Amino acid sequence: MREQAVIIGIAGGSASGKTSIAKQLYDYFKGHHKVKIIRQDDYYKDQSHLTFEQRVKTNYDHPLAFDTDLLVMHLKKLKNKERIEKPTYDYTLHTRSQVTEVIEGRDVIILEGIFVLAEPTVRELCDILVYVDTDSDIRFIRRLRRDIEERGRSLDSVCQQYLKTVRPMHEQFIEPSKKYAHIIIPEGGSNHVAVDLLMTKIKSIVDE
Ligand SMILES: Nc1ncnc2c1ncn2[C@@H]1O[C@H](COP(=O)(O)OP(=O)(O)O)[C@@H](O)[C@H]1O
Ligand SMILES: Nc1ccn([C@@H]2O[C@H](COP(=O)(O)O)[C@@H](O)[C@H]2O)c(=O)n1
Repeated sequence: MREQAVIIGIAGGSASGKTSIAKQLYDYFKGHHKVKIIRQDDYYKDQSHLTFEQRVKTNYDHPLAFDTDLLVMHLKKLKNKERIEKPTYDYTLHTRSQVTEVIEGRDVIILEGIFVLAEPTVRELCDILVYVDTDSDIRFIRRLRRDIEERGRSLDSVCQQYLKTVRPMHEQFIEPSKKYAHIIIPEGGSNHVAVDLLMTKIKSIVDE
């Protein structure tokens, strides 16, 4: 039995396909009960003390929007296979949900989020670093559809947010973090060869 968990960090721009890749890996291994996905987005700072109008104005693509201290504390525990009580996030309300999720120690933790490679304290805790590299026009189209269908947004709000914060922050923080990746996956979840390679690596860890 492994003493420490292996943490696989999956970064990349918004709507690049991080969640899709993480889910494919999780689905493949879910029978083992040894793998768990952690979303960095669940560690956005709690904003319940602000009004909805104030929350909308937050720059969600800046490192300061996240409670990275809490994420690092939880990752250290997960590394030692200790249980954590993870916050969960509500994109429609722009704040933490009331519910938390208890996560027991696992052999493999898949951590996905835009700042996983850009945040040094998070990056250093990951054993395998992956960057999902999808063109920005494709990411924008995917995000537009997803945010309207799943995150309660309007066409105008998605476009405004993209131009005001998502695109400039991507250029300032996310894209430059690609240099820290061990593996770069073009096009995300539809890159079956890359996903298969990651599965093989995880399988070798789970079967140890
Ligand atoms: N290869 C793909 N082709 C078409 N749509 C995709 C593809 N990969 C992801 N999507 C869709 O794009 C949106 C963003 O993908 P997701 O995996 O959640 O990205 P991320 O986690 O990087 O934000 C989702 O609605 C998802 O269903
Ligand atoms: N209240 C929020 C919180 C986050 N976002 C956006 O989510 C993006 C990160 O999630 P992905 O699944 O797309 O990687 C990030 O770009 C934030 O702009 C938001 O819109 N509202």
